[in-house]
Amino acid sequence: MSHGWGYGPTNGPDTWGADFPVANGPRQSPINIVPKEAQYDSSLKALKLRYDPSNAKGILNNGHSFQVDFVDDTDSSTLTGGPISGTYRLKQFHFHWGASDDRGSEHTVNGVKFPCELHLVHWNTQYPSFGEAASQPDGLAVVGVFLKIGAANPRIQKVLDALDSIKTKGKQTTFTNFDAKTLLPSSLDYWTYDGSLTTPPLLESVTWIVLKEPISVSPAQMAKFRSLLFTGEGEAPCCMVDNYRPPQPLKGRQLRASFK
Ligand SMILES: O=C(O)Cc1ccc(OCc2ccccc2)cc1
Ligand SMILES: [Zn+2]
Repeated sequence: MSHGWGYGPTNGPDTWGADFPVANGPRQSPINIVPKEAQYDSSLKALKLRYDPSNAKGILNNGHSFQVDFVDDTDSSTLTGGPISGTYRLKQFHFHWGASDDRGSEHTVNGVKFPCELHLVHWNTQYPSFGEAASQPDGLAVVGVFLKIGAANPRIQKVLDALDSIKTKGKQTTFTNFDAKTLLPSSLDYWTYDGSLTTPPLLESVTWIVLKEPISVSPAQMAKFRSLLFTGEGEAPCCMVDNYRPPQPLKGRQLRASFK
């Protein structure tokens, strides 16, 4: 029986290319961001994020991370502006984190890893659904936000308080009335480049928008992330930590900055 992909020694990122050859493609994510090599582009627009809290639907442990899912059958929670054209709908957000505070983010800055990284996943309404969009070169736009150790962040606490109900793979519970905009830092300055999903199927369909300013998270809050399990109920427990893909080759891609 072929084991599914994961982040362990036998099914981690270095093994994904066997089942997903695009893992070695020309526009893989994440990348190491070198600010000095980013090209400031004055034509880049400001990000416009309009999220309706009533679109929040549920929270799920998917065995790789946990995600908060949104109702996406109307244009009530959207991303517009920034490097994209048209309207992209918020589908879900999720995180990647480490076993300790010295690692966990997927993107790095000058080789520096953050303890955690938030991804807000949006799909291009030019296509009929998320699944369709995910296979198109301009199908998805993911806003990445770094979390750095500091004061406890009250804005992520509601999410963390729900984790006790989804400790094991496959567990989900309702999660309503949540404004994802409260997760964003005060500055929406960003870097942007063409990339991919950072988990299988690693589709090269993502316009990445990585915010320069991190948000804070406390050590106690990081411990909550680490209380989740990769494994299902009744299986030998394996802590959900180090669920990040390391940076991938830039392969000549341009990194642009919305700020000087
Ligand atoms: O990690 C990221 O942010 C990239 C990413 C974004 C969305 C995502 O959705 C899962 C998925 C997407 C397409 C097909 C099947 C599954 C999977 C990864
Ligand atoms: Zn992600």
